[in-house]
Amino acid sequence: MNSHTILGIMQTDIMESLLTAQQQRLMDTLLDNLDGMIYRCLYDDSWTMIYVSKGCEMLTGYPPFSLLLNKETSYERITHPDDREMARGIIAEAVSKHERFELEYRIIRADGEVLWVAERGSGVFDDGGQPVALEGIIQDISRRKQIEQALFSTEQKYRSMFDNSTLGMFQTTESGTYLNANPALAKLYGYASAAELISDLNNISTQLYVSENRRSEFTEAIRSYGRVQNFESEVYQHDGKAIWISENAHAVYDTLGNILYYEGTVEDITERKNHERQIRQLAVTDNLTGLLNRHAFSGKLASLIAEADKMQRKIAIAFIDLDHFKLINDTLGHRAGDKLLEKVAQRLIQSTRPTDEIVRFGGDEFVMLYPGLRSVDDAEPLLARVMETISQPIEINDYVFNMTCSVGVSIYPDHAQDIDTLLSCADSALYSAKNAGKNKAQMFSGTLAQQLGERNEIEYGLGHALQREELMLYYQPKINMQHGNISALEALIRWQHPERGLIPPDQFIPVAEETGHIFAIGEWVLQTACQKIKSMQKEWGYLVPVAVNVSPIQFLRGNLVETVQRVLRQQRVPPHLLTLEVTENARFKDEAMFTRTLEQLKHLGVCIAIDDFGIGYSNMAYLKNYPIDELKIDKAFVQDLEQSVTNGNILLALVNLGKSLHKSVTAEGIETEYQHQFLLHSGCDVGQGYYYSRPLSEQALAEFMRKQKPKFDHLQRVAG
Ligand SMILES: Nc1nc2c(ncn2[C@@H]2O[C@H](COP(=O)(O)OP(=O)(O)OP(=O)(O)O)[C@@H](O)[C@H]2O)c(=O)[nH]1
Repeated sequence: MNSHTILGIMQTDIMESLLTAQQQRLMDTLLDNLDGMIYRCLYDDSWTMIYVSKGCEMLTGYPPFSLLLNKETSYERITHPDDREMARGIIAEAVSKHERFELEYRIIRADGEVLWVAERGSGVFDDGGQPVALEGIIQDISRRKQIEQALFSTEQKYRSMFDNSTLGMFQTTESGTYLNANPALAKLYGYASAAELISDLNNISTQLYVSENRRSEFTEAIRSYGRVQNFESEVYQHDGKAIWISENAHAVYDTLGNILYYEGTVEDITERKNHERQIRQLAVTDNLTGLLNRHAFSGKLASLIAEADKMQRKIAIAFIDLDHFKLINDTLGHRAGDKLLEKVAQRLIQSTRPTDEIVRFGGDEFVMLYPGLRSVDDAEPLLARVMETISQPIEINDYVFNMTCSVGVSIYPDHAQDIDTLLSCADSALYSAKNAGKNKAQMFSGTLAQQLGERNEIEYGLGHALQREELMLYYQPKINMQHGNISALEALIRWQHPERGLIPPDQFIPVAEETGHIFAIGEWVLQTACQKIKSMQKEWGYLVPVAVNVSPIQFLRGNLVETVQRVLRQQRVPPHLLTLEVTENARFKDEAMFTRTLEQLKHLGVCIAIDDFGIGYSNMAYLKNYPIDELKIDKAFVQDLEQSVTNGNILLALVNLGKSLHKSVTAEGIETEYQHQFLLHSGCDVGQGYYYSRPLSEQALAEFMRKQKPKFDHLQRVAG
């Protein structure tokens, strides 16, 4: 039985008289054990109590008797002064309508404590319908009030944070409408107020996100992981302008685990995104020319490939490298070089179709991407145009340059399907164009690939050749033509390749020169040749001079002088027993460096021979000035001697020239008795060729020594 029922009973006067003593006791027990105070009071100014339950004391601090008939105090006085009017007003209104009343107010307990109470009750009316009394129950609600107060202040606190936050905050339904938004979010999305945002933005998926699927990605992520973090999206503001935002959000669930709503924060990251875009842009732009740089290459080609696949078209990848560009830098300086590169870039832009892409790959290298080709032949006019464009005179600092370029071309999808291979095919073709004399465009081909494959194999093998002891020296005697003695040996390098067999130097030395392996190989040759001098001295009792070939690259870039000095010292070989054979071509370009190096070598005491004399440099004036000991006439003049009178004349002239300059003259490639006799009678000092001996391996040389017991010139030379 609840208190309402009890009140109902109380309101019925008749019932009172009908109550048996037993029922009365039961009633008292119930009333006295109820939380709060059951009362009946007169409807007067003091709320004069005519009945109060025992709960009176607990609630007010006054025992029931002190309140009954206002003996010590009245309920009007117990009611908090500030709430009296309000309480009386609510009760009066309900009573006037014969309705139940319910109200909350404060009382002042006997000990002075202020207590919140809730009162429910109704009026008691006389037969004329006039209110004579009130009946009801008053209960302590201070605990509930405290909780409410705490909740309220918490709510206030969070509401304040929500309203004043500079971060946008929201609650949205799963389906994409706003339940709540704070002013910062409204501002961020360009609305005058949160209310306007909530009413206007009712389909987040289509109205907010720029990308069609972004909202479903958002909801999917929350469903999978319970939250999204730093979820970056491009969104439309109210006026249609796009901005970038970052969202952190999670789902709020009910007790059954159903999603109630999403809530989260939004940050405007447009500035950061713009910044990032600028940085990205800078990262793919070449500073000097404003063209795309090599970092942009793969991305560009990838998107052109996707397009080409759709349209069933081909792409030409043209790798362009200016010819002799270094000369501009070296002669006019880097600034002028830069200007030239800028002009070339402008020319390239002018010469391309809007669909073409130009990338400055680095230095003086550019890559053109020509999409939309129907056949490989379509590339030809484009390449011709680009070469023509570059070859137009370029004026810089009052100088006019006639630049040329070499171009290597690969075609997608004919030569390769992937970006790296396409590029390396174009690069290989470029390499071949350069090697073939520059100023040409070379299309990649299978044959080219094979040649390059072989070259790469050589390059790869060269990396290990020294450690694996695959290099060896052969020795070819040089014969003193007057006495027939051996005057020296020329050391000739060979490579015993594990799969390809014996490889002659012309097949791998150019690769070694390009790759820089030449420096290690060159030093090894020097070391081995000097060891040979020592071992021949030990085994045969002779000091035999040995000549080694020195690459022009060693001459121009290496520390040749230091190396030679070190090797001679290490091997304890007298310098005059070592001859360095330098090809005539080694004199190219850096004349001053060449002269300096020759002089330093000469200063060490080694002999210098000019190899392949007669076929290289046309101005022979240098012979006068350089510290050269020996001229080696190229075998081209010796080989056809029997048939060619001209060759004979040239040979005589070359020998005479050498003799008149007091150089030792050696003729190479002597193969016949006739050639030997001719040169002997022309006054040539030394002969070399198959007529005397082929180049000999270590073993063959030992055998040669054992069987032929040749004589040596050395004693004269040493003594002399
Ligand atoms: N001025 C200038 N020079 C550069 C720049 N980047 C690289 N280089 C130089 O460009 C030259 C390019 O080298 P190469 O292509 O081997 O020189 P090259 O003389 O054109 O040689 P070939 O291509 O064989 O004809 C090097 O000397 C680099 O130092 C640049 O931004 N400005």
